[in-house]
Amino acid sequence: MASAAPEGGAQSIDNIKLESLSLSEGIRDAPVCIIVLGMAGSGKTTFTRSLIEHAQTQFNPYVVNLDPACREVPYAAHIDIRDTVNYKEVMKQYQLGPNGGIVTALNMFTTKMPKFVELIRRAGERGHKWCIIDTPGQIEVFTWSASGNIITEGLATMFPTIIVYVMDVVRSACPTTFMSNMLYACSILYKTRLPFLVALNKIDLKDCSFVQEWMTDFEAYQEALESETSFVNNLTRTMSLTLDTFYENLTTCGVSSTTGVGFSQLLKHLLDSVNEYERDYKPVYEKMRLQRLAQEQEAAPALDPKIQSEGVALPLGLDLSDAPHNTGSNVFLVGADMKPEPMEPDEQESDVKRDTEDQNFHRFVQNHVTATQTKHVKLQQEAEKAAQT
Ligand SMILES: Nc1nc2c(ncn2[C@@H]2O[C@H](COP(=O)(O)OP(=O)(O)OP(=O)(O)O)[C@@H](O)[C@H]2O)c(=O)[nH]1
Repeated sequence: MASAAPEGGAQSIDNIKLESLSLSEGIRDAPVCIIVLGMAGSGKTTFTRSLIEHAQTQFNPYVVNLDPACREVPYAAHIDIRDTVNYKEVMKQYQLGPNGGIVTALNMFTTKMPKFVELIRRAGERGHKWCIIDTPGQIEVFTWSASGNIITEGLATMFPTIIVYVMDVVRSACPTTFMSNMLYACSILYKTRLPFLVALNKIDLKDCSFVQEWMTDFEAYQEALESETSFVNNLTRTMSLTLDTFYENLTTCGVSSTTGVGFSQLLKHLLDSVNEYERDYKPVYEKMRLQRLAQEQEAAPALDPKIQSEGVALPLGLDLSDAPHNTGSNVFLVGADMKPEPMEPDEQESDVKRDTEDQNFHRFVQNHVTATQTKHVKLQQEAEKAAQT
């Protein structure tokens, strides 16, 4: 799906200087960045669409898609990573598989971080009160990669930032899957040090009260575990003992991203989370920001003339210039402006002789589409069955 055109401003995005990020100004009030995370298939994209709809009137959300591998998104994104980095080309040129391709595409996008942040800042000035960020299907690609870290920290030092962890209640009915989800959530909470909201998704298919019970009643969870006979039970039992404190700091909210049930409650929780950021987290990020500023000032730009004569100093880190256009690389699409460029249609592709990587990628996408369709049919059948009983 083609993205919405970036909203124009008097100043071209090309003219942005690092100083214009205005780290020295401190954390702004808007937009509030909401990073949507969750395991593959938990419903992040559907949740993002529903959240946009529910927040539209009040918060006019600015929308970002950071999943380079998704086929299409069911919402209009103001910034779409697919318009900046050509994921297929990344896989081809670096001979990577799908996951390696996603990580590398995300790393490349992160080199545009100053522009990304600047676009969000300007969106805030134009009246977008929220910025909703959808992330890649494979959660670890975002949460445990350098780029995921840079994006999260970069945003949190500039804007109030909140994590929404989408959890599939249907799959979490299995106590061990529930525990895996909780361990993921716990690690992200402690890693990011940001307000954390768990959206218990798909409550149109299954009531989420059992999750809330397992979180508050240790005995109830142990009882549920009795029915499981796998070896992993022992580990799960031990882990559940240690997660008590974590549960205490966790806010949960049942939602259905397809029917919209629970979203008004979720908006209230999000507003509470913004207050929580202001109260508890902002001082921490403020301190980090000041440290970074001090480090930047200390890092003297003037090099020893002796060292200079022995080589050429290259700028490291966040670079504002794009990859040269004459290198023959089309990994970066239209990086400078982040302008949308439609993907090649499949029909044209079939005429092109594909190399092995392309074929693998095509197979991967086909499998993914088929799996999603099968899942969709199954969920529909389950919903119909539930409605009949
Ligand atoms: N019944 C029901 N189905 C849902 C709900 N939310 C998502 N789904 C379905 O769950 C499947 C996965 O949803 P997605 O939004 O693609 O999930 P995702 O986490 O973005 O998926 P990946 O990015 O591929 O990992 C789709 O078939 C959705 O229609 C919900 O609240 N209720």
